[in-house]
Amino acid sequence: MAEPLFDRIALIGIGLIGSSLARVIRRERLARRIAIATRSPETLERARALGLGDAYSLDAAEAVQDADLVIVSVPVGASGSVAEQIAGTLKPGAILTDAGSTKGSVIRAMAPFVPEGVHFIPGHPIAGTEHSGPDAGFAELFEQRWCILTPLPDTDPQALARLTNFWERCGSKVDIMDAEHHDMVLAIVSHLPHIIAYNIVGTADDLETVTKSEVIKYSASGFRDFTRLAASDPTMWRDVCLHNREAILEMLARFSEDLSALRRAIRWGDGEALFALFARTRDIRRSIIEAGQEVDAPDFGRHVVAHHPQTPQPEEG
Ligand SMILES: NC(=O)C1=CN([C@@H]2O[C@H](COP(=O)(O)OP(=O)(O)OC[C@H]3O[C@@H](n4cnc5c(N)ncnc54)[C@H](O)[C@@H]3O)[C@@H](O)[C@H]2O)C=CC1
Ligand SMILES: O=C(O)C(=O)Cc1ccc(O)cc1
Repeated sequence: MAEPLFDRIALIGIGLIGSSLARVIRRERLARRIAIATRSPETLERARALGLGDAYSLDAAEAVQDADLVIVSVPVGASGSVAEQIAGTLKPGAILTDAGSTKGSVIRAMAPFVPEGVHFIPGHPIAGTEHSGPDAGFAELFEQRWCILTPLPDTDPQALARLTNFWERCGSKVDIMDAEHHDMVLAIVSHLPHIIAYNIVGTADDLETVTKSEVIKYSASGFRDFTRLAASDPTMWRDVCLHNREAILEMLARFSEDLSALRRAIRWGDGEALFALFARTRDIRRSIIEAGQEVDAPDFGRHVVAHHPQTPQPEEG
C-alpha cells in the first residue's frame, strides 16, 4: 500500500468540497490524520456524526497546528478572515491551498497573512454540484475533473509537485495557469452560466402571464437545466459575483452585445444568421464530447440520496 502523502491534513470548511475531500482522503489514505474546522457548531457536529475526520474544532487556528497540508474550502468572501485566523499557527513548511471559485481575490485576501516558510498555492477543483453542506459531498466528486492551480511567481516547485500529486490521487487532472487568466476563463464557462440561470429563473418567477404552476408543470424542457444551476448556494454565488467582478462584468458586456445581435436577427426574421449561430454552437458541444468531457447534467443529487437516505441537511453558515 502507498505511503500517505501527508501526515496531517487540515480541512477548513466542511461543506460540499471540504467533505468530498475528507471522503477521498480517507478512501485513498492520503493522510494519517484529518483535522476539521468550520464556523458553525451544527455543521461541525454533522461532520463528526458522518465520521469525516479524526479531530474537530470550531477554531481554525487549532485545526491547522501540525498540519502539513491545509485546504480552505469556504465561500471566497471568507477566505481572508480564515487566513488571518490561521496565520499564527500554520506550521513552517506546510502547504496552504484553497478551493475557491475565484483566484485573484483569494490571493489578494489571503497572501498578506501567509507567514514566511508556508507554501501558499491557490487552487480550484472544477467539480461541483448545486448541493452544499457536509452531507452533499462524495469521494468521487473530483474523478476525471480538472483542478486548476494558480501558483504565485515565487512558488516552490517541490511544493507545487506535491500538491499536484495530491489532486491526481483524488482522481483529478491538474492544469496550471495564472490567477488573472483563471478568472477570465471561469467567468465565461462557469460564473456567467450561473448568473444567466439565476436571472432566467427569476424572470420566469416574476411573469404575470404565465403561472407558477405552469412553470413547474412544463419545466421538463430547457428551463429545468437552468433551475438546477439556479438552486446553487446563494452565499457562495453572491461571493463569486462580488469577488470576480471585473471579469464577470467584461463577459456580461460581451454576452449582452451578442444577445442584442440575436434579438435583431429574430426581429428581422434573419433565419440565415440564426442558423449560422446555432450550427456553430452545436459544433462546440460536439467538440466537448469528442474531448471526452462529460456533458450531460450529472445527476449528483443521487449521491446525496444514496449516501444518506434520511438525513436532513443542516443549515449552513
Ligand atoms: N459548490 C461547488 O460546486 C464548488 C464550490 N467551489 C468553491 O469551494 C468553496 C466551498 O464551497 P462549498 O463546499 O460548495 O460550500 P458549502 O456551502 O457546501 O460549504 C462551505 C463551508 O464553509 C464553512 N464556512 C463558511 N464561512 C466560514 C468561515 N468564515 N470560517 C470557517 N468556515 C466557514 C461553512 O460552515 C461550510 O462548512 C467555495 O469557495 C466555492 O466557491 C469550488 C468548486 C465547486
Ligand atoms: O453544478 C455545476 O454544474 C457546476 O458548475 C459546479 C461548479 C460550481 C462552481 C465551481 O467553481 C466549479 C464547479
